[in-house]
Amino acid sequence: MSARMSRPSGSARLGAGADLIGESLACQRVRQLIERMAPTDRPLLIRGPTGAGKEVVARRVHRLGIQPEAPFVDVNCAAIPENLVESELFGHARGAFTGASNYRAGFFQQVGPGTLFLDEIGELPLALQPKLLRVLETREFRPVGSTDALPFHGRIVAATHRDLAQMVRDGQFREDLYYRLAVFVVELPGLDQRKEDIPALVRHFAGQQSRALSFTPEAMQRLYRQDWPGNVRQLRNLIDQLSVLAEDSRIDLATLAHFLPGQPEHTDLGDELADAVLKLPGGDKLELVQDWLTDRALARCNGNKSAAAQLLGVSRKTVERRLKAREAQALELDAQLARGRQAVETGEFRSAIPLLRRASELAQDPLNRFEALRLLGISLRSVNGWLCPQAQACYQAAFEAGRDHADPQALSTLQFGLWASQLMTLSLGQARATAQDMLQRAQHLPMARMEAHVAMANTLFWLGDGEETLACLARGDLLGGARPGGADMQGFDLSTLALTLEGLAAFQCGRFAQARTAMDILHQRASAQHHTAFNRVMALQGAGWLAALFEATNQLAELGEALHTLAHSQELDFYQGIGRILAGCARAAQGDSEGGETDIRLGYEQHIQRDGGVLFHSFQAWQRGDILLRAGQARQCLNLIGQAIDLALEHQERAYLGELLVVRARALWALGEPDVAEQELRGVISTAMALGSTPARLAAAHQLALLLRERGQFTLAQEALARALRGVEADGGAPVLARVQALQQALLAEY
Ligand SMILES: Nc1ncnc2c1ncn2[C@@H]1O[C@H](COP(=O)(O)OP(=O)(O)OP(=O)(O)O)[C@@H](O)[C@H]1O
Repeated sequence: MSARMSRPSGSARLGAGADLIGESLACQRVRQLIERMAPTDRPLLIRGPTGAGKEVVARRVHRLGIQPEAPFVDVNCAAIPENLVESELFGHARGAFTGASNYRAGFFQQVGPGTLFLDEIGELPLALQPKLLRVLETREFRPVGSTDALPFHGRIVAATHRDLAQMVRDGQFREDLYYRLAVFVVELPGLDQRKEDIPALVRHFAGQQSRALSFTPEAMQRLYRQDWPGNVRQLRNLIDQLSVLAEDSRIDLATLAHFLPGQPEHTDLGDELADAVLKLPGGDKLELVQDWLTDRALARCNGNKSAAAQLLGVSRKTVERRLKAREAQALELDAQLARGRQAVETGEFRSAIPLLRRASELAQDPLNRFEALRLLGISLRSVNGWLCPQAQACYQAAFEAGRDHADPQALSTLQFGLWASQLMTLSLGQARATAQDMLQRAQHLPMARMEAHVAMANTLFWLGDGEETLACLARGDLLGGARPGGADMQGFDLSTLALTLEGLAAFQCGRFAQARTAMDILHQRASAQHHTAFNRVMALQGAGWLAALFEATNQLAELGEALHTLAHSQELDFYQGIGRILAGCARAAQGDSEGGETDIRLGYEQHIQRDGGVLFHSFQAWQRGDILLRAGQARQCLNLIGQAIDLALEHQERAYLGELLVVRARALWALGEPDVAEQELRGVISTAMALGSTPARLAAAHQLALLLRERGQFTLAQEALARALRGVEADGGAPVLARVQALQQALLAEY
């Protein structure tokens, strides 16, 4: 059998359940996403290596879903012969093909309102993929040989261990189906990336055995060090074996050694030592080990060189030579570091680089290494730009070196730099992990706390979680523009950035009045004379983004120009780009579509995209797509938006995903595909609801109502608008809301 069907047997099994064992950050995130997604009917894609627990996740989604009592049907797409897949999935009519003597219900029918788990979705034959896409779009399917379409009431959860995005690029998986499936993705890393889950998993599996097993601390540590290519399944199999075959129920190292693959434990010591040394930061590991051994031997012999030499098995002369060489190295390190530091202070970054590079090679102790690498990172960044990979590597290495030793505020500031570059490349998973780490470290440091909350709120905004963005700002006491000038470790007033995020997130959540207040305060800050140039830049960009969302064209034109000019005079390339993008939006709104579109494109391509930056790509694509569409260039618009959606999904960036999807649907309509556009818009409405994005929901409903009106379906159009307005603040002056309200009035008058 290629599919299994199961129903939960009783209410005790239906609750939140502790089935997804593990407290690693990765597991916590998965659980959070599941809790959010489960009560919707949106499809979900689970990615992870074999045995990592994809099915466990799917079952949990089902259990926390709308219909936990309904069947859970588990279909392994790789296990069904290609010629049977269609009839297995959709069923077949009597006489549909030779041997089909009776009607047979397929999995899509059997599942009813339950969950259809399509495991190994990457193996679904290409020819069948459009049919699955159709079910997702229309929620209907047709059994083989039948003319009647049947409704699909269930929810699809797909899983794969393959890189579907790459398969799309290789033409092995359909792009449109990928888009449909990849809006919500659960990433489940292999066990080697979350070894902290091992003790809990071991206890869980051990507790399920007929004979209770326990593990000595050494045995548990051994499991921790083991590689697990078969992931959780391999760990589970091991515990099953131990329960049946081990003589003693208390498992120690010796027992374990018989059951673990690889080398026996006693030869591991040398390897382990070597592995530990090789993992250490720093240049010359051989030197490092010699120093350690020499110091340790001297310490054990109270500084007696002859005795230490004996302990080391070398001559006294060798020990003396070693000590001398070290002294010389220490002197050279001091000199290089001092010269490097001076060069940085006087802005001679190019000449600082070779000095600091040498210093970082020489430095063995963590604090000197931290300092040398930090200064080297600053120099490289100053010469080559923020996203220069070498500068990033230096910051990362400096952070590793200083992790337990350096001044916590200096570390936090360094981490903020790392986080900023992760954000600019939309490496949102990494950015969130960095922000999380910053939050944990910053508990008792007011400035670092502020940095950490701003970093986390900013990351959450781009992940598309407006509510959480606001909650995070509230936890950091950062709402309403609080604490102006409170922290400027980054060279600017962080409260301005916090206020910008508040405005943008409030707008996404439909709290338009709150967003407008944020815009007004930012506007005041942008015109205040006492601010430094960089603080004014930050305030101008914040007010500008919000003016763009509120479509306040005159204000936007002024802010965009002012930002462009100021950033240019300060050589702040990135913000110069933002100024040009904002000014371009205003220019297009004032009637110059072509000039506006060009400004936005060049602002993004020439200033933001340098060194791989992609932040704001979705915003600029949304605006340009809209302009192209208005100018009658629907085909170009569709291409542009397609690429942007691709990039957004690849990065899990959802801040303006709903807006992009609406523009795509409009383009399809303009290209003479109203039916597809209608389906897309309905899909966008539920996606926007799941994302909590009010403007996208309103914009999609507005377009849908226009489309239905064109077909004379007035009642349906009115219903769509009424549904979209449910629970939305009535005022606040958002144009997207005003358009929906105006159309509602017009429909009332017409019908
Ligand atoms: N987090 C977890 N908590 C408890 N059990 C788990 C967890 N993850 C995996 N397991 C167990 O490990 C085994 C493998 O899990 P599962 O079948 O879900 O993996 P999978 O990723 O779907 O694998 P494959 O890709 O090979 O189908 C199962 O016995 C499952 O119960």
